[in-house]
Parts: sequence; structure tokens; C-alpha cells
Amino acid sequence: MSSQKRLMYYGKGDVFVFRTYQKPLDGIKAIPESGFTGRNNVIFGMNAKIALEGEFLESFTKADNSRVVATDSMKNFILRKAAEYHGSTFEGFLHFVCKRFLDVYSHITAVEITADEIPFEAVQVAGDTHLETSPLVYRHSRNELITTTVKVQRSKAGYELAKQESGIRDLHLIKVSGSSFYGYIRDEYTTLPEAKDRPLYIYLDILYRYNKKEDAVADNPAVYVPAEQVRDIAASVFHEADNKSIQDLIYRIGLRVLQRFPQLAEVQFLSNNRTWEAVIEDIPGYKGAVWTEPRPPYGFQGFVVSRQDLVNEGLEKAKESVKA
Ligand SMILES: O=c1[nH]c(=O)c2[nH]c(=O)[nH]c2[nH]1
Repeated sequence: MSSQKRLMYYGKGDVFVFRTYQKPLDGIKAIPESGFTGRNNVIFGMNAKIALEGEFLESFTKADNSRVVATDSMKNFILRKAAEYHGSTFEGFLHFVCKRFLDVYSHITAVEITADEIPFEAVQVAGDTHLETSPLVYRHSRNELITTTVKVQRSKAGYELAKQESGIRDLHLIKVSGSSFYGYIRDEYTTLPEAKDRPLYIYLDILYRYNKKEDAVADNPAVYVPAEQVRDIAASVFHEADNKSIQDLIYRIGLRVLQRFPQLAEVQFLSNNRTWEAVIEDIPGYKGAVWTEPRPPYGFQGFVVSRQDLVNEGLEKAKESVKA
């Protein structure tokens, strides 16, 4: 290799964007595992992180700021573009902002933005005869959130979508009964008792990638995969199956997500084991037990499920070619 590209980027994190009355996301097909069919986007809120790549080596090596877009300006750029984007997805918005950056600054070669949703939930309020959903008041949710990354680089054709992934972060799910963990290696290092029924508590990040990256940013509900449905599939599969481990569980979730969404190429999992620790296992005459948070350290798993796994499981016919 004659020349290796040097790692070089800079950018801005914690760019908070709240756009009210963004175009609603609708036209989403219902799936059996989820009641989700759209986002009203009354609050389209996110915490974005942007990084630029380009011809600004001399800002590092010669203290020459003449090609530096101040990171403060990047923040302003993103915020102002929020008034110019009229689609209905985070993916579409990030794609739009990345392209506008490349249009305005000719020495920038690539723009990557990751946005984490700042989720707000509808609240129920007193109506004349019954509770109704307020169209005005929302509650900040501290539950899981949508995460999206888009990277666009300059190409001969104009723009190239270099990276795109979407998903859900910080999904915390507990199944109080119906999970086991046994059959693992027992040797002189093993102190963990086998569990035929444990209260499995997991933290999950689920990221998915499309066969065609463009489908993610097209603002086309016919091909768009909403993270809320992926979240609900995770809960449904956890509910349905007696799992033998987190490894077993996330594989099954991955298969189901890919079955529901033929437009996806793969699903990636980052899981944590937060299984509660038993304090009082038998309460005579009563169902249930007393548990507490586990002591550190915690276990984790990383795994990607792809369409080939569906083929291997006999859940999908092999394709002549699946283009990533
Ligand atoms: O689902 C689990 N997978 C493991 O690999 C593991 N290891 C462990 O100690 N507990 C668990 N649970």
C-alpha cells in the first residue's frame, strides 16, 4: 500500500435539536408483534453528534485555521437545516444534513452524523367523559431510544451513502420466569449454580442494516423499518420462547426481525446480563421471591444475525445473490 489514509476528523457532540410538528410518519405496515404504525412527530427531538472529514490537515500540523468550519458553526448548521427538512424520519433528516454540508463546503469529503432520539411520550388527560390523549403535553421518557447513523461521502456521482445503521438503544427487559442457564463448562473456576428458571434481566442495543442503504433514508414507509417495531419484536420473542441463554435469545430475536423485514441485511446485538440476584428464594405459602440488583461485574454479548442464518434455519430460500 503506497498511501494509507490518516485518521483525521473533528466535530460536535451533544447537538440538541427539537423540531415541533415535523411531518408525521405514517403508512407503516402493522406487524403481529407491535401496535406501532407511525410517529406523530409533534416533537422530533434528538441529540446529534457530527464529525467531518476533509482537507484540513494543516489545521492540525500548521495551526492554519483557514479551512476550519468551527464546530460551533456545525451546531448552527444542523439546527437551521431542521427547519428545511420536511420528511418524517431521523434517517432522512441526517441524510439531508450530510448532503447540505458537502454542498456548502467543498473541502469536506465526508460527513457522519449519529443521532439519539430524545423520546417524549403522549400523556392521558381528563376529557369531558373519559381520559384522552393530550395533543399538547408530553412526558420525557427515560426508556429506550432510537439511534441512527448516516455517513455520506463525496463521490464522482455527487454523494455516496457510505454508512447507515438504525436501531434501538438501552432497551431494558426482564422476564420474571421462563429463562434458564445450564450446561455450561463446569471446572475448577465454576461457582455459578445452574439455573432452570431465572429472572432474566437484559440491557439491549439492537442495530440493523438494510440490503440497500438508500431504503433507510428514502422517507418511504413501504420500505422503512421503524425501530419501535424492532423493539416490540424483541419483547414478543422474549415472551414466547423459553430461552436457554442470552445468546440463544438474541439469535431468535434476530431471526424474527429478519423474517419480518426482508429489506434488512443484518441485525446486530449488544447485550448485557443484569439478572437479579436471589435474596429470599422461597416465601412459604406464597408465589414469588425477593431479588436485588446483581453485583458487578456484568456479562455481555455481541452478535450479528444475517439473512444467511435464515437460510441455514430453513426459514428462507437461498437467494442467487444478496447485495449489501
Ligand atoms: O445468558 C447467559 N450467557 C452467559 O454466557 C452467561 N454466563 C454467565 O455467568 N451467565 C450467563 N448467562
